Amino acid sequence: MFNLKREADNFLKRLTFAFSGIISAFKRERNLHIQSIVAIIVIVSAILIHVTLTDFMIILILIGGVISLELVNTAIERAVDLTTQKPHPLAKAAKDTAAGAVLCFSIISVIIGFMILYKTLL
Ligand SMILES: Nc1ncnc2c1ncn2[C@@H]1O[C@H](COP(=O)(O)OP(=O)(O)OP(=O)(O)O)[C@@H](O)[C@H]1O
Repeated sequence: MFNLKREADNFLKRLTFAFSGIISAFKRERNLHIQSIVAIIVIVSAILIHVTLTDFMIILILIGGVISLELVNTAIERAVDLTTQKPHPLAKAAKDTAAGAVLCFSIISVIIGFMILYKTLL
């Protein structure tokens, strides 16, 4: 039977697990530090040059996308390391493909960022 209190407790528990995953990744991953600093610089710059609300939302989506993908990349790296510490072509392929996903989204984000900058300052 549906129990609202139990569901709310479970939801809060899952939220705590998710936050602890984010904190643990931030403690370990230097890339996440760099991406967060870049994100703060981009957000402050976007406010200073008065981008439109729509452009600001696009910037937030792109920042969220890069950081989320980096978290997934970290999860894959850890899962691979848990499976094997020995060199294996599949371990390398899994890690490099996950890193490639972050790179792919980051390149697209930089291109869109420059398009927004160009459009705003023109
Ligand atoms: N078990 C493995 N077998 C083969 N290649 C691996 C293995 N583990 C890592 N590599 C490769 O070595 C390189 C560095 O891997 P590493 O796990 O140190 O990743 P990283 O991107 O430096 O991440 P981090 O420093 O956050 O752990 C990558 O190209 C990766 O694919």
